[in-house]
Parts: sequence; structure tokens; C-alpha cells
Amino acid sequence: MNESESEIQARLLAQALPFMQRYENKTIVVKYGGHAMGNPELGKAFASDIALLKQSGVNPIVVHGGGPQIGAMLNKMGIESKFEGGLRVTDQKTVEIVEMVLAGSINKEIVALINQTGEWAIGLCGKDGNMVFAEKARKTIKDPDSNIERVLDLGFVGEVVEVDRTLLDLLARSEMIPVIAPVAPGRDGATYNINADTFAGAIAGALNATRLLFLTDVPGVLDKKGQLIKELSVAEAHALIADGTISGGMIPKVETCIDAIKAGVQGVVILNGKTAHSVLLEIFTEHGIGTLIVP
Ligand SMILES: Nc1ncnc2c1ncn2[C@@H]1O[C@H](COP(=O)(O)OP(=O)(O)O)[C@@H](O)[C@H]1O
Ligand SMILES: CC(=O)N[C@@H](CCC(=O)OP(=O)(O)O)C(=O)O
Repeated sequence: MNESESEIQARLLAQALPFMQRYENKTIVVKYGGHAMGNPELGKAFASDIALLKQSGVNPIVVHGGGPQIGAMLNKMGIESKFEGGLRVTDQKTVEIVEMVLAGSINKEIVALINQTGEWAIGLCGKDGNMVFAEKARKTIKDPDSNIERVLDLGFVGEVVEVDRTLLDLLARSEMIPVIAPVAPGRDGATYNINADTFAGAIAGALNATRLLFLTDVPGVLDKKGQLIKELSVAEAHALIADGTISGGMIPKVETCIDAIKAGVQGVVILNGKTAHSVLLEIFTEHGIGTLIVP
């Protein structure tokens, strides 16, 4: 007998119960990347997933990116955008635009989407409540021809050096869902632009999150044949980077996953943010939909 639509809905809800119980009062950090944004229907589905997590007793924290949106604004303002080692070279003018786009328009757009579901979101960046402190990123890059290491000067690109949990612990006990932009101050008074993956990893690590989800534009980590790898240990992830299976933007993402696990996050998942309701499919179903990286 074919199930009716309401029977399917009832079955799915019943199946979600053990997962709702598993994650009750647990912290789940969700990194919402700029590439996963842009489609209004997907944005609404994302917001309703986050709202449902909160309603189920989970403590969801959204950290968002906005790389393509910053690029578009810089373009509009006639400012050239350059990347080195996957990070945006950020001069004084650029960091002002980065803060305006990340902590301004994108942050408020996500807050508004969640608020429209009837839940309460609050938009923040690392500056709010002394939450995150950064310092100038020290990156080096190897010249592929000479193999000589060169120090990169990325300007106001930062690395997280300190996370203060006070505000996030307070919000976890409230109705509020934090939505955080990856901008943070330095002890030197400067404003730093931080890669959103790295920022999300630092927040999840400081909170010993149960899960850290990275919403990107591929189903997860793919093997040499392009098939989804359902689960990876830290050692296997290192091996896939070393043999070139993992390349490009996936390298810093997987490295961030490994760092987050070392910092105390129980499991990190890379999944497709372009699949509607990807967060619910990952958290509230038996096998999830992305690649789970575990210790
Ligand atoms: N083994 C792999 N599995 C999946 N994606 C990979 C792999 N190796 C390289 N990639 C690339 O990494 C990209 C995701 O990284 P990135 O573009 O930086 O994500 P985001 O902008 O969402 O943070 C994918 O679109 C894909 O092109
Ligand atoms: C230093 C650095 O590169 N910062 C990023 C911050 C935004 C980001 O990381 O957004 P996605 O997750 O959408 O890529 C940038 O300026 O683009």
C-alpha cells in the first residue's frame, strides 16, 4: 500500500525522535558558506532547519561566510580582490568592506530569515561581548619551482587566538540563536578578516561542540572516482590530502575539521548546503548525508 503524504510525514517525525533526544542540550555549530547562499528557497529551508533544531532543545550556533558577496561588493566599489593560499589579501579599505558585508548585510539577512520562522536570532561578530580575539595571520607558502618558503603578508587577515564563551553560554540558556560573522578585533585595536571555516572551527572547539557542520557546494569529501566518502578518520583524511585526492578549497576545510576534532569537537561533517533541508537530513536521520570526520 502506498503511504499518503501525511503518513510519510508522521513516519519521518517518529524516526527523528531518537536523534532529537541524542542532541538535546548539545551544541551544534553550523558553518553556512557564501556559496551555499543566494537561492531564496534554500535560504528559507536553512532557516527553518536551524529553528527546528532550537525548538528540539538543541543549541544551534550559526557561523556564516560570504566570500562571493564580498567579492561582488569590492567589484562594485572598483577595489581589486586578490587571494593568496585561499585567503583574501585584505588592506584597510578591504577590511572595511568585509566588515560591512559580513557583519552587516549578510548577517542581518540570515537573522531575518530565522526570525521569520518565529524563532529569535541575534546577529553578532567576534567583537560583540568580547567573544573572539584575533591576531595577524602568519602564513607561509612554498614556491612550487624553487621549494623556497615565503612569508605571506595578507594585511588584516586574522587568526583566532582567544574565544570567550561568556556570551555564547548566556545565549545557550536563552531563546536566542546566535548568528556570527567571522570578523574579530585584535588586542592591537585593528579589525581582522578571518576565514569563516577557521572561525567556525575555533568557536566549535572552544564550546566542545557535539557537531560542527560545514555547508558547502559538494556532497562531502569525494574519492578519486567522485563518490561520496561517508566517514573518514583523521589519519585517513591526512592520507587523502597527501595523495592529492583532496585538493583546492577542500584542503583548508578538511584541515580545519582535523584541528576542530583535536580541540575537542566530537564529530565534523562536510555536506552539501545546496540540498534543501541538508541540516535536518544530516542531524535527524540515521546515516546523514555528508562526510563525517571522527577522531
Ligand atoms: N576530494 C574532494 N572532495 C570534494 N571536493 C573537493 C575535493 N577536492 C577538491 N574539492 C573542491 O573543494 C571545493 C569546496 O571548497 P570551497 O570552494 O573552498 O568551499 P566553500 O566556498 O563552500 O567554503 C569543492 O567545490 C571542490 O571543487
Ligand atoms: C581571510 C578570508 O579569506 N576571509 C573570507 C571571509 C569570508 C568567508 O570565508 O566566506 P566563505 O565561507 O563564503 O568562503 C573572505 O574575505 O572571503
